[in-house]
Amino acid sequence: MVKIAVCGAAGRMGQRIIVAAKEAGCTVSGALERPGHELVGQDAGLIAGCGVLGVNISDDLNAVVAGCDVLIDFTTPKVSLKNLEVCALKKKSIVIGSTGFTPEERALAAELAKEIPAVLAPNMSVGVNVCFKILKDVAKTLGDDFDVEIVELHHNKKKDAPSGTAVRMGEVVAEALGRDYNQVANYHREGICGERTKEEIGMQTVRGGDIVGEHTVYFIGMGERIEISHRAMTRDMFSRGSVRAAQWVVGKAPGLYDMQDVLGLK
Ligand SMILES: NC(=O)C1=CN([C@@H]2O[C@H](COP(=O)(O)OP(=O)(O)OC[C@H]3O[C@@H](n4cnc5c(N)ncnc54)[C@H](OP(=O)(O)O)[C@@H]3O)[C@@H](O)[C@H]2O)C=CC1
Ligand SMILES: O=C(O)C1=N[C@H](C(=O)O)C[C@H](O)C1
Repeated sequence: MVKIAVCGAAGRMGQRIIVAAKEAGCTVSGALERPGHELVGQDAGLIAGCGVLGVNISDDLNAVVAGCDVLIDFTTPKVSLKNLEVCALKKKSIVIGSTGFTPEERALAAELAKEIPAVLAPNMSVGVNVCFKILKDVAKTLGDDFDVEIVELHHNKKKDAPSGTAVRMGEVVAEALGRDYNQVANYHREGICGERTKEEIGMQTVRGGDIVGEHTVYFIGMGERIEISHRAMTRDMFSRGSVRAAQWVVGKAPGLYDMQDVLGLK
């Protein structure tokens, strides 16, 4: 039975991952929070709302990693890179769901993952990963005649923007159209900003209340448009996806994988 440790265990995702790991019959071997967190020492299952687990939330990264087969980490890019470094040293697998990585940070993650099998994915739901696949086909089929705009909506506690999922959607579309996402993404329009260019991909962010996560990619032509939308109603398909990734990644060859690999969508 795979031994899973969870980093960010008291967070919105961390709590749901503990529940999902338990429901999947995995052993939760450890739960991590940052040093000084008020819930360090508390039972991770009680905090997650699934009853006593017998595993207390710890702030000892080295000890928790040593005791697991795979670390599931939903925190921030900086914390995830540190976790990846420690997992690489101890030859443990890792599943990272954190978003907001810079291109440089992603390159560093790929470098560290030469030592161990690692999954890094901005969205662990089956639905969004199927959307990535569909988007590639739609963009290729429509070509340059349709303007592409991406809108994402999330809760008011989200720290990064645009969402990792929206960025990946932009990258998928840009690649399918033979464009460089970093050159064509337009995050801001204000004032006399000029006409839209043919190449740009508009990226718009909405934040409010308790929205779990919604993404729409608009392909806008003359007299018609296609909208490809995904709406998350709960966090549970993200957490179940991360546990599925953890079960999949243990024993794989070293390297950086994504959810398309886990779900066999490549
Ligand atoms: N890939 C996917 O499918 C999904 C990805 N996400 C991403 O996951 C990340 C977390 O989201 P969410 O759960 O909502 O955020 P939360 O802020 O609710 O949870 C993050 C948790 O990590 C803790 N943390 C911070 N630093 C450390 C550290 N050094 N060691 C251990 N724990 C630490 C935080 O503590 P404190 O609050 O004290 O800082 C917090 O409890 C985000 O980047 C989000 O975008 C979210 C949903 C799905
Ligand atoms: O922070 C969140 O909540 C979410 N973040 C991910 C992202 O940035 O894409 C995935 C999901 O939409 C929820």
